[in-house]
Amino acid sequence: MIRVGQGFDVHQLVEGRPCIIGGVTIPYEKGLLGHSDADVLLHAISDAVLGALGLGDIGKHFPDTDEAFKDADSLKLLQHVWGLAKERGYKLGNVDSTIIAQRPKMAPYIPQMAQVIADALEAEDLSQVNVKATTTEQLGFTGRGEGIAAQSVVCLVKSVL
Ligand SMILES: Nc1ccn([C@@H]2O[C@H](COP(=O)(O)O)[C@@H](O)[C@H]2O)c(=O)n1
Ligand SMILES: C[C@@]1(CO)OP(=O)(O)OP(=O)(O)OC[C@H]1O
Repeated sequence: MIRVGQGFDVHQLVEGRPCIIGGVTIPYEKGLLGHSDADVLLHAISDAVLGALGLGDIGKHFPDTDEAFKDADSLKLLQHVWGLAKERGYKLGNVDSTIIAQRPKMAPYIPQMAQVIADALEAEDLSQVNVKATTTEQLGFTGRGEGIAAQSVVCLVKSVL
């Protein structure tokens, strides 16, 4: 059986916050604002996995009104979500994601992000995880550097005998 899910997330860029994307802390003058560590990429992937499972979204599983998730490490949230997939007998088929940001430059950090995601989703091969980045050619809120968006598509597979 194959299940597909997609996720999309946005966080505002502000001064005085770390810039954590895909589990990697990127040196930058601004960081992402959120109730958790605001890791926009891991949130999009978490939502994609939950979508594939038909289990809602991360706001449902980790409400931003709950102090337990204040400054939460989004890698732990993704690991929890992956546990839900495993419990249901799914393995990762593949996951493809795009970070939408004018700055900072993501390319140097993408291999490290892919490894973090592959470990969290227990990929058998690194080729199952793809991370891309794009600017929006200075257009819109991402182009003005006001925020960063990420989107993700995941394919989960379960063998049925
Ligand atoms: N924040 C970003 C945005 C883009 N990249 C890389 O640059 C390439 C060109 O981006 P365009 O938006 O002009 O198509 C793209 O292929 C990305 O690899 C990046 O590293 N960081
Ligand atoms: C992760 C949670 C929970 O700490 O908070 P945020 O960091 O604000 O992230 P968001 O993408 O708005 O969605 C889910 C939230 O409930």
